[in-house]
Amino acid sequence: MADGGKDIVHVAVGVIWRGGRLLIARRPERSHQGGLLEFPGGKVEPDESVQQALARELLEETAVTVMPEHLQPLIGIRHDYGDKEVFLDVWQALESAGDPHGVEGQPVFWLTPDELRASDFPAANRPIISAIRLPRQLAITGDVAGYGEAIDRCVLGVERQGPSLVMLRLPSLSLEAYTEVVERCLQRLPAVELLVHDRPELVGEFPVAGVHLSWRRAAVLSGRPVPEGHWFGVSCHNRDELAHAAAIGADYATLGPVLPTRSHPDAEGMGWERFAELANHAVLPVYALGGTAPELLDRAIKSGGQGIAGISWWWSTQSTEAT
Ligand SMILES: Nc1nc2c([nH]c(=O)n2[C@@H]2O[C@H](COP(=O)(O)OP(=O)(O)OP(=O)(O)O)[C@@H](O)[C@H]2O)c(=O)[nH]1
Repeated sequence: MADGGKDIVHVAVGVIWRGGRLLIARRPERSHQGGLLEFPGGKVEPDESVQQALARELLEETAVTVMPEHLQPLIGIRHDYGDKEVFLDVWQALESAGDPHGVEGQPVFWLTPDELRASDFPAANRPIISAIRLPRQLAITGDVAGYGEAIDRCVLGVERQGPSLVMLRLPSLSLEAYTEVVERCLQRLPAVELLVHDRPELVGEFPVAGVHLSWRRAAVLSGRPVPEGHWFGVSCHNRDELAHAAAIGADYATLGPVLPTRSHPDAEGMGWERFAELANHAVLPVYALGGTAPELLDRAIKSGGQGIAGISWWWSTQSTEAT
């Protein structure tokens, strides 16, 4: 995730978890973006890795100790403030030690992900907050013969694989059948965040978590189709599409195909190297799509992705009663 651009300040940023809360500090009034909240961190010195820099900054600023080898990449964000261009290299720690306090006198406290408000942080932090709240796996529904099968398979897939975010992508269903699936899945899967696909108007009608748009639908937009507080995702395939998705306020994108898929075994994927290049330049969380599976989650994360999106690993092919 490191960046070598000569005018860009490389900043190591830490998302430190304890008991479902995150360590937050308030930036000193007279510093850059002063008075706003931040995830603790600071500049990477020329002779250190980003993990070493983060461990050093956390100790210097908050008296918290993290082991560099326990850090996991979360997201990398380039942002131009006009007076300063930064590359925020964000890593998370599930384990840390020490009793945090503001060594430099700054207030330090813990907040849950739901308590983070983008407007309290510098502008570059918005996608970091999305990356914190979004899960590592985005489950997408596969082909179905009817709405009954869609409901059964969703319930079964959630029971077996436990995804917490599910995209109801069912282009073969009529609007009536589709809304039946939405209603029934909301009832039967209360702990799952559901995304409707290509039907943003349903977000106002049902308590779903948000909408995911195909590239075709997103391409013609100039802003978000749903209010903040609902997820808005876009299917992307290249750098320009990722840039457009970010520009219209998307919270995340899928990017693919990374590898050949079951449905298109002959179509070549872009491969992990290209995925990493594009994901690391994007300014929003990016899921790897196409040929992915839970065994590849680590690979996706190490490549700068939010995680994996896909069908085959959760969409069960067994024991469903099609209607
Ligand atoms: N640590 C931290 N910096 C952030 C965040 N978001 C964000 O835009 N930044 C920006 O990244 C840069 C980090 O610089 P810093 O001032 O914390 O680093 P440092 O401790 O090495 O700075 P100094 O040597 O200027 O005192 C600042 O321009 C700051 O505005 C964030 O969440 N955490």
